[in-house]
Amino acid sequence: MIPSAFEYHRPASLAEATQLLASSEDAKILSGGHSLLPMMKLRLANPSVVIDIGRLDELRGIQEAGAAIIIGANVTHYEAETSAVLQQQCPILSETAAAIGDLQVRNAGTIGGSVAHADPSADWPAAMLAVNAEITLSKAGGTRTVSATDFFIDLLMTVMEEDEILTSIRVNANPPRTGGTYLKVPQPASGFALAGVAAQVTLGSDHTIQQVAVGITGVDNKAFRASATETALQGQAATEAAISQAAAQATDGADALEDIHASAEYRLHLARVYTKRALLQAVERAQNG
Ligand SMILES: Cc1cc2nc3c(=O)[nH]c(=O)nc-3n(C[C@H](O)[C@H](O)[C@H](O)COP(=O)(O)OP(=O)(O)OC[C@H]3O[C@@H](n4cnc5c(N)ncnc54)[C@H](O)[C@@H]3O)c2cc1C
Repeated sequence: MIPSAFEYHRPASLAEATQLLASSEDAKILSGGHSLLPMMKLRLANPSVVIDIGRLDELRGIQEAGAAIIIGANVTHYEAETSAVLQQQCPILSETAAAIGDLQVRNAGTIGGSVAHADPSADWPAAMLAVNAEITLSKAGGTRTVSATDFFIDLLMTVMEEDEILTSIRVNANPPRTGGTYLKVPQPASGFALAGVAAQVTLGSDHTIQQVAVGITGVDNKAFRASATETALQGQAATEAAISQAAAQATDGADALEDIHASAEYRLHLARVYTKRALLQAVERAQNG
């Protein structure tokens, strides 16, 4: 199908983009276009103004900043997958990027576009939760930072206001004895997650779990943290028995999606099984980290 008619703008700077967004009615930001354009073609989105930020260099690049890493919104999935900084300092993010769609999707789609879009089956939101990412939003005359835990609200809904642009994502470099992994069961045609689990663990020298975060996607209307699992493991010895028991609580409180690809019950089951597998793998990596 062909999208409805729209005005197309390609601003030369972030400042120009935020000004345009503030002064336009019913505008949409375009970055990689791999979610927005299909939605426009299906007439599920009908913006009258499209603001293309995809070529803004100021939103590109992955920079180290002390113990943190700043990832520009326009970083493609492929750039994140192959980034030496992420592979060395926060490898769960490269691993998540590698799990997205196919090479064509990874070459065009961006981390900022995926996080802003908040598809309930997208991979990045789970990883953002597992690494406690901080998301920077800019608008004409202001910038704010929101933690990933507060960012995702509901199906395709975030705390972003209509006049805000996601500009960067800040994560911490892994401290010593930290390991993480992202595991998913993909829907075979699209690659989107039927269930995807990102787990990040930091161990103490006595093999207890000092920090743990688990993000789950594909199951509920939005990616969520497996809070009961995290609480059960905090300060505990990282044994298979403890992990197995805690993973059984991974979907507590989840309101599971049901569609032609998977029943709610199957999604919940996958999430619990993959939480256990992801935590075991994260602990193994933390031991060697
Ligand atoms: C065939 C196919 C398979 C796919 N498989 C997967 C998969 O396995 N896993 C997965 O996670 N995803 C998958 N995707 C989605 C893909 O990762 C998209 O690229 C991504 O979700 C959106 O990123 P984008 O840069 O293309 O955003 P766009 O399509 O340009 O924008 C998406 C939405 O976010 C808004 N937006 C974009 N950038 C910003 C910004 N910086 N600030 C504010 N708002 C913004 C837009 O207005 C729009 O509403 C697939 C897509 C396709 C077409």
